Amino acid sequence: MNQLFLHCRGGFEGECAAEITDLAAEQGIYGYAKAKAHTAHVLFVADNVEQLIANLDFRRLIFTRQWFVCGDALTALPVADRLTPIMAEIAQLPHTRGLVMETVDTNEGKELSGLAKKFANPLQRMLEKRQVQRAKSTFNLHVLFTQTDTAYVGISPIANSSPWAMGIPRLKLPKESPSRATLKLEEAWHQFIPRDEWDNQLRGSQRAVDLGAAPGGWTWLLVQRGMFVEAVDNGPMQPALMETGQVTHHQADGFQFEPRKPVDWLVCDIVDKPARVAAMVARWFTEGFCQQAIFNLKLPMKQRYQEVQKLLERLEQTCADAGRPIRLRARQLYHDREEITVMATRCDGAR
Ligand SMILES: C[S@@+](CC[C@H](N)C(=O)[O-])C[C@H]1O[C@@H](n2cnc3c(N)ncnc32)[C@H](O)[C@@H]1O
Repeated sequence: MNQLFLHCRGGFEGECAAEITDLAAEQGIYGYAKAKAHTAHVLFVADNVEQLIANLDFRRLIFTRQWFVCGDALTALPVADRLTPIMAEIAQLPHTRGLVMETVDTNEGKELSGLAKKFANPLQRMLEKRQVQRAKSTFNLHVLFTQTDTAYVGISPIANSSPWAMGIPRLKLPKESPSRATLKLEEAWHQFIPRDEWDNQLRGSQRAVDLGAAPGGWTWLLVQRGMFVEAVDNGPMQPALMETGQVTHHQADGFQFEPRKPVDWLVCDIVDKPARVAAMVARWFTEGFCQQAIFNLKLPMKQRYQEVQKLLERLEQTCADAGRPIRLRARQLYHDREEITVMATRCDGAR
């Protein structure tokens, strides 16, 4: 296997390619990326991609949603029997645990998802028959169709990849939620906070400030966790949400707002210049206003990858220089369009 298959948002193949090329070089792995615009994936070709996927922490990738190592695509698969050549390829791979059926996140990919679903059952039965799966294996098997007769077959380390096919968590919008934006914060939690830490990190009795809160999708989710929220926005909040008694609405400018007492969480969904949002978040940490934050950074039109790097480095440095170091995680979520979502956590643990 000599290539890494990386899923990304369509239109962000350049960023995904630049990022993996940089991070691989950091590990002393020099390869090249094959990226075609609006294909929602990138192939990174290098001799030692297996070493790369084992050693590069998946959580460091911002523009990659999911990855696996593979060989060249299997092409001209016979429509009447795709299984035989795919099983021949699988026979060359180490034993795996789960089967992940994928397509790419494009309109063409959506059309292929029916085929991928239909193919999953016979493939699973054949995997069982050939006894190539092991409950203790640390790898998942990926089979990804890019066309009806073309597929990539590969593996990902379970502990160092996304737990979701194509890196997309399947979330359902609760009907009580005031806005679809709820899904974005929920996805951020899934991406950044291990599920078994939710009860500790997202617990009732915590206090949060939500900047740019209206109509209240994010505030609603925080309230669902039992938190008390100060919602800052000149726009109106959903009345039912206000009736919970857990929300205080401040009609004020989010960039000027300061909490009276430090809070556990700052969340911010204001669409503004990314440098302005990052500077505001830096102030919240250097002033000790919050323990953790989740916020969006709108991506500029050009040099998106470089700009993101610069902003995140500056934010980290500003906090470190002030003696209030933070740890950052950033990702372009499935629910993000021209933006990324960032989680910042104080490292000193002090209040
Ligand atoms: C994308 S919407 C937020 C949606 C919200 N997170 C939700 O879940 O329903 C952005 C919001 O930011 C607000 N906004 C824009 N600039 C702001 C500012 N300077 N201070 C406070 N709110 C601001 C807008 O009024 C708008 O309601």
